Amino acid sequence: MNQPTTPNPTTSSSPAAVQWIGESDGYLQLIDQTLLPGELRLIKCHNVETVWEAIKTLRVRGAPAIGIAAAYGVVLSQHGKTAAHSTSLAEAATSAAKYLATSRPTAVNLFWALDRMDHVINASRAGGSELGQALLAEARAIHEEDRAMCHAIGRHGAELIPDGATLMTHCNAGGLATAEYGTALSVMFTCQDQGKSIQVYADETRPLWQGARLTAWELQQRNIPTTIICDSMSAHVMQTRKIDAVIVGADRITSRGDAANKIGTYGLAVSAKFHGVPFYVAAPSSTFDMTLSDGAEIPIEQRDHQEVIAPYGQKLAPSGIDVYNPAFDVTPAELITALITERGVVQPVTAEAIAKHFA
Ligand SMILES: CSC[C@H]1O[C@H](OP(=O)(O)O)[C@H](O)[C@@H]1O
Repeated sequence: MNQPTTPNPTTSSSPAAVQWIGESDGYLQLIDQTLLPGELRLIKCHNVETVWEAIKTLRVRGAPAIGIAAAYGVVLSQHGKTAAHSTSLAEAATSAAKYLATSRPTAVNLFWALDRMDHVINASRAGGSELGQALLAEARAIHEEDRAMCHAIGRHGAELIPDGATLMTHCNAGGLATAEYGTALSVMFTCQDQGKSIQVYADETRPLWQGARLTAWELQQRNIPTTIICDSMSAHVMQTRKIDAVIVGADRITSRGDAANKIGTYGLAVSAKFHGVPFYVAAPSSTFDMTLSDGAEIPIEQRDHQEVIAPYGQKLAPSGIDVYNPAFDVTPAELITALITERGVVQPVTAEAIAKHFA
């Protein structure tokens, strides 16, 4: 199933993190991000279970990319079934959507995408078009909409960044986390496209090192000067060096502007506030959960203890010790200078400003 390809990941042009191959009888191709940057391996998903496992283990990760992959996962539920049993086709698709919804709890994009697939399923029950083709069309629409939103976020965000800026970021909100270009990194790539020179401090982002492994890789591919720092160094860097802005992604943003993002983001926002550094959160509208106001209501994924005390099998701690491994934390709107979406910039970050932004 998996034919490893091992081009040098720092020189080859990276394929898309998520890509559908073929038509409704096709398959989902993913970059296995757990192997980057050392190996660029493509995995082929021919069933829903493989997609669920890829999301759970972060082979595919990043709020928008998770939603896109899950949408294609629902398409795979139709494989091997005939239209003769249309009820079972719809039931298979509904069951797949419910199963994929159990993969990870925090990124609202997953549930937003699956809700869109549910609407297609329900329309087919009312005698809509051939379900498999309709599901693939909706998944492709979700995919292409995200591509466009990422580029729009880049354009709006780049207006906030001066030529010669030094930026800091956390985790990976790049092309690997989205359809293309990313959210936080789209701002950086767009600055470069516009001829602005920037340099970036990238938090390594423990415990899974999305910053050191993925953000550094994406920025290096674009020849953007990048310095990896330990998460514990970010406050010191802001204290001793000129940081013009912090830009991060998000996994779920509430109606008042509280933002869930990779663990460590909240501390970065507190440091930025103390040091007077603008703190920007870049995210598409699919990352907003308008059903929630208080960020404390956002479900935070708790992950395996081994990720912290035995990364890649390297035992770092005594056996039997307690471990706490929340994958995300919540930054209150008061610490966010502005939100950057495909529609523009929200500043200040208030419930009223967000409501007006999306009206
Ligand atoms: C553009 S969304 C990226 C967002 O998702 C990451 O989480 P994970 O790597 O666990 O999927 C992280 O919170 C990024 O900011």
